[in-house]
Amino acid sequence: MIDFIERPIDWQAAAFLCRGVTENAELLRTVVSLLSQAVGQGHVCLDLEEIAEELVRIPEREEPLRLLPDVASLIAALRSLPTLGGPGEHCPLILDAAGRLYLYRYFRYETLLAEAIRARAASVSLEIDEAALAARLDRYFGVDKSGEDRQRQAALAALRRHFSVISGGPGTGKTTTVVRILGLLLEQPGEARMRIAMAAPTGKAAARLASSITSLREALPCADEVKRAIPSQVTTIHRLLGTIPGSTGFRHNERNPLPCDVVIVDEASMVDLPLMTALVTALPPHARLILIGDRDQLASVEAGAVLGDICCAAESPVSFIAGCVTVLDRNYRFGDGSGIAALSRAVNAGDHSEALRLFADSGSGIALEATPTRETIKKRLVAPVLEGFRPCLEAKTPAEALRLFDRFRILTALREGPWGASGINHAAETFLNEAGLIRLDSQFYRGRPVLVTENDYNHKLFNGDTGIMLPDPETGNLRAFFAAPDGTVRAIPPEFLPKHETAFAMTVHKSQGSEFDRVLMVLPPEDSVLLTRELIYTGITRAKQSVTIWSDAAVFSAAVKRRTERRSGLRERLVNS
Ligand SMILES: Nc1ncnc2c1ncn2[C@@H]1O[C@H](COP(=O)(O)OP(=O)(O)OP(=O)(O)O)[C@@H](O)[C@H]1O
Repeated sequence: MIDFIERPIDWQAAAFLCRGVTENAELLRTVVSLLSQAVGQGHVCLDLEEIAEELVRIPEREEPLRLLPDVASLIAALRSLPTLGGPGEHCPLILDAAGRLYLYRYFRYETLLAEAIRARAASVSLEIDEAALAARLDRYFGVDKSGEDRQRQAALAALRRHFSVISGGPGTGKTTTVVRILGLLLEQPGEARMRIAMAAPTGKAAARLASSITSLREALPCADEVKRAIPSQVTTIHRLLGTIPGSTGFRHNERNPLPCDVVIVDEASMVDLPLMTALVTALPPHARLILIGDRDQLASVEAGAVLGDICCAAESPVSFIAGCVTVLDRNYRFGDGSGIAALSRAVNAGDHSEALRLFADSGSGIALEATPTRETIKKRLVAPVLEGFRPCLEAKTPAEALRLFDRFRILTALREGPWGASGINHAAETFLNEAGLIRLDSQFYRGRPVLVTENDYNHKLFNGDTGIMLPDPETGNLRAFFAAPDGTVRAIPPEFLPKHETAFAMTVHKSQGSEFDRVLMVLPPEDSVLLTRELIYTGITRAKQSVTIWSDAAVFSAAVKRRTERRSGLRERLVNS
C-alpha cells in the first residue's frame, strides 16, 4: 500500500510532465506524482520495483486510488512519455537500467557525485615513504600493537587517498583525528604551504569545529611552525562555495575551482545531494576531500542520505571506495559503559528491549518518563523549564548567557502542537514570564533565545545559529548576541535578524550540529512515521551529560524499530565499476 498525500505541487508536476499524453494518462500521472512526492520526502528517485503491483491510496479516503501494474508494464507505459529518457539523455525524466525513475536534476547530481568520488578515490598518493609514514603515525597515535586503532587507520586513509570519510558518534575522536591528520599533512616535505579549507553545513557546527581545533592543535606532537600552519578558520559550505544572490549556483564550480589542496567537511550527514555535488565538482582535480560525520544520524533535510550511502557502499569489498571509509566506534568522551553511549548503541542496533532495560538502571544519565497528556504537559514542563533556563536568564554577561544556554535544551520530534517545539516554547515563555525571569512585553524581549532558520550572508548569520536577546552591556540597547567562531560574541540589532524562531525548545532536526549538557526529548503520545531510529539516536547524542526522554515505552520501541530509508542509486553507483 502506498500513501499518496495529495499535494497540489505533485499533481501539477505530473500534469506538466505528462502533457499531451492520451494512452495510460491516469496511470502515468499517478507514477509521476509519486516521484514528485518521493523527492518532496527526501528520496532521490522512485524505485519502480517497490511501487509495482501496490495499491495507491489517499489517506482518509476509503476507495483506493488505483492498483499499479507490474514493473514491465510500468516501464512500457513510461517509455511512451515524450518527457522520458535514459542515462545520457537530456530529458525531464530519466529511467535508469535498474528501474529507478528520476527527475533529470537529481539523476545528474547523483551521477556527477559518483563520478567525482570515483576519480578521487582512485587517486592514491604513492609518493609517501611507507617507513617514514609509519614512524610519523606512531608519533601522533602511539604504536598500534593490536593493529586495531581505527583513528590511525582513518589517518592513513586520509593521507593515502584523495577521498576519505571518518564516521563516528559523538566523542569517538573524529575531531582529534582530523587535527592529527592536519599535522601529518602539513609536516610532509614541501607541504607547509598546503591550502586547507574547512567547512560545516551550519555556522554553529563551524564554530564548534573551529574552537575544538584551536584547543587541540597545541597538544600535537609536532613542531610549532606546523601547529601554526593548521588553520582554525571554519566556514559554512555555502560560504566556501560562494553563493550567488538569486541563483542556486555557486561562484566556485568546475570552471572556477576552489583555491585549495585539502577540503575538510564536518557534520557531513547534514549535507544533501545537491550541495555535496556542488562541493565535489568545485574541487580542483588534485585536492583531497575528507568528510567527517555520523552515518547513523538523521539525514539531510533535503534530498538524499549522501554520507549514509557512501558508508554503506564502502562496506562492499568490491566497491571502489572500500578502504576510503573508517568508522570510529570507541567512545572516549563517555567511556563505552556510560548510559548515553550504551543507549545510543542499543538504539542504533534497533534493540529496543535493551534500550528499555538500560533506562531501568537508574543513575546512568538516562531516563524514560511517560509522555504527559495534553492536559498535564504544561504542568510537567514548569520544573524543567525553570531549572533549565534560570541560570542562563540570570547570567551577568551575554557571553556567560550563551555558555549557560548550551547547558540545557528541550528537543522535540514535532514542530507544532502541545508536544511540538512551538507549543513547548509558548508554554516555556508563559512560565518564565510568571516567574519574572523574562518579561513578555514584545516579540523582542530580554532573554529570548533565537534560532536562525535561513542563511543571511550580510550579517554572517546562518541557518541553525542560536543567540540570545539581551541588553548591550555598553549601551543598554537590546541586541541578539551570537557566539563567534573565535570565542567572542557578536551583537546584532533584533530588527536585522533573518528569519528566526524562539529556541527554548527546538526540533531534533534543527538541533543537528549542536550539543548540550542536558537534554529533555519530548515525543508525542501517538506513534507516527516521523518517529524513527535516526531521530531518536540524533536526539540522544545531542546530550553530553544526561538525557531524559518523555515517551511511552511502546511509542519509543516503535520509533527505534523504524528506519529512515531514502531511495537513491548512489550506493550502487559507488559499488559498480
Ligand atoms: N585516542 C584517544 N585516546 C584518548 N582520548 C581520546 C582519543 N581520541 C579522542 N579522545 C578524547 O575524547 C574526547 C572526544 O574527542 P573528539 O572531540 O575528538 O570527538 P568527536 O568525535 O569529534 O566528538 P563530537 O562529534 O562530539 O565533536 C576528547 O576529550 C578527546 O581528547
